[in-house]
Amino acid sequence: MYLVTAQEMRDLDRYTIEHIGIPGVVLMERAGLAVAQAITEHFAQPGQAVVLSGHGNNGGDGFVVARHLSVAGWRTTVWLVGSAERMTADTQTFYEACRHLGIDVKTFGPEQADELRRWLETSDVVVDALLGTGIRGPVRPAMESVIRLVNDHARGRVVAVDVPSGVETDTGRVASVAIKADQTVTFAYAKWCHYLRPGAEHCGEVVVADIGIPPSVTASRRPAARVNHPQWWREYLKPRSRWAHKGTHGHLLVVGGSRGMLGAVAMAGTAALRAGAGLVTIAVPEGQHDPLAAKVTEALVWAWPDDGQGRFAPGSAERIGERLNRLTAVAVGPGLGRFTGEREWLTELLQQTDRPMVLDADALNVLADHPDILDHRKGDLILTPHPGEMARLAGTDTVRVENERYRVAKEWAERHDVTVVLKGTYTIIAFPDGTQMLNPTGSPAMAKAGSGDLLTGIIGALLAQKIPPSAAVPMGVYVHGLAGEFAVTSVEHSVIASDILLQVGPAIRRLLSDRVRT
Ligand SMILES: NC(=O)C1=CN([C@@H]2O[C@H](COP(=O)(O)OP(=O)(O)OC[C@H]3O[C@@H](n4cnc5c(N)ncnc54)[C@H](OP(=O)(O)O)[C@@H]3O)[C@@H](O)[C@H]2O)[C@@H](O)CC1
Ligand SMILES: [K+]
Repeated sequence: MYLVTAQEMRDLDRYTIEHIGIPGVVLMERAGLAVAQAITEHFAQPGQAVVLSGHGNNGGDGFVVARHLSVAGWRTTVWLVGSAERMTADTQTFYEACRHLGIDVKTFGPEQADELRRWLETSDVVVDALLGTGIRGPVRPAMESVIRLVNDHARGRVVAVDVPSGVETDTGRVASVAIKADQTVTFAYAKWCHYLRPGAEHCGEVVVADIGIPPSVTASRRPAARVNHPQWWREYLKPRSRWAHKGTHGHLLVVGGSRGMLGAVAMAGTAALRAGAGLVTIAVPEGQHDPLAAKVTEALVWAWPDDGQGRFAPGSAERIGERLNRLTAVAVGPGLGRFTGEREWLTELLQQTDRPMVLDADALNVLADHPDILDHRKGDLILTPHPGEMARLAGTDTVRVENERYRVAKEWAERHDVTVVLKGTYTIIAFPDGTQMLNPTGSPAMAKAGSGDLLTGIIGALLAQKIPPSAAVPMGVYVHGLAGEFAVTSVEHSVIASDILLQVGPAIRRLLSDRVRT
């Protein structure tokens, strides 16, 4: 389950054709056949189909679809929106095959707009094979008018070939107009635009079809991004041993919880226990000790000097090193708040341990104001910002973060040698080596207070169990998202973080049972 850019996909196609010796027409045939199959599987019987083809290879796929639909008994018409002279050789091959079979191929010109509109209004299926990964810049006028006709007049199912025409593959941007599809059938691997807005909203259901790119080719070309899936970390997901005791499952320290924000550390700490940590200690300002201890019964509570106002005192993290080293991972930030001396405080914390550390919430804001703090860390760092926190860290605005999610996270992770978990729909994990993962689990129900604290606790718990960050972080993000899905038992609006917390166990159980089956 890789996630590829247009260039990476071209590279995989080219390598397969030139070095493995599988001709381009074979790939194109399989691509078009997969789209035709997706269509015929959806309908009980053949109907009427309009295929819209450009003169690039995406259009070539369209001619293949037309041939298979026609053979399967569909009344099929192809509209070429482009010029027969400019077709690629493979596209030309399948264009000719359509003509030899007597399939109706019309060439679109502005004067045919009314005729095309009638076809769109009366067809059961519209196949969009105008533009694929080769789009450059805003859609040109002829295609633009066709795309508008489809969006305004198609009554049947709109199936996009590879990507909805008009959507930029790598960014999901729509420069002018783009097809609104009910289904997108893409080839070999998902592309970024299937997950990034606004393009993702144009795709409908996305189906990834195998077209015969050998897995060894992909392995040798190593695309930089993957879709998060248990295949990447399953080896670390193990049933608990009969001989387990609390000491064999790690000890996480959660640091945070200023006055009025104790819920956040409580959530993080409890989520860590639910995610399997053997022991959890929660460090809070002294005055918060009793209320926290009353709130969370299963965690140890460690009181650090207080500033008298319910937050940590400057220097309160100064001499904890010895005890810190008996712990196996640290999570800092839930409910932390901002306080005098926070810069030195966080620096001291980082300096005193080489344990992996998750930084969240106000710990990220301290870091945004004082990035030099990172120079003092000794162990692996995992940052879990939401888009606002990411914007502060990267010195940009939330709009840019939202528009260029993967790029902003990747740049920051690489530059600072940390793992960045940029939260949101399809959370992005950017690793220090420049690779990325996009997480497919989750639910709109998770857009609520407390949800991020759970994630911090879950990742912390997995790190505490000595799972390396490259596996613990995606596993934690996946489990958190799955728990969020499971928590929706009535309606997304009403789910609260505690409901998600209760589903951490069922999510892990699901993954463990899948592990046994596969
Ligand atoms: N062998 C393979 O590689 C395989 C590839 N496969 C398929 O090929 C697709 C990629 O094909 P591709 O690279 O030919 O590009 P494609 O998406 O058809 O677009 C290029 C055409 O669009 C035009 N055009 C560009 N921008 C435009 C604009 N803004 N507005 C209007 N027109 C514009 C441009 O026109 P030109 O500039 O040449 O006049 C050119 O003709 C890929 O998505 C997959 O479906 C599969 O069959 C599997 C095997
Ligand atoms: K398309």
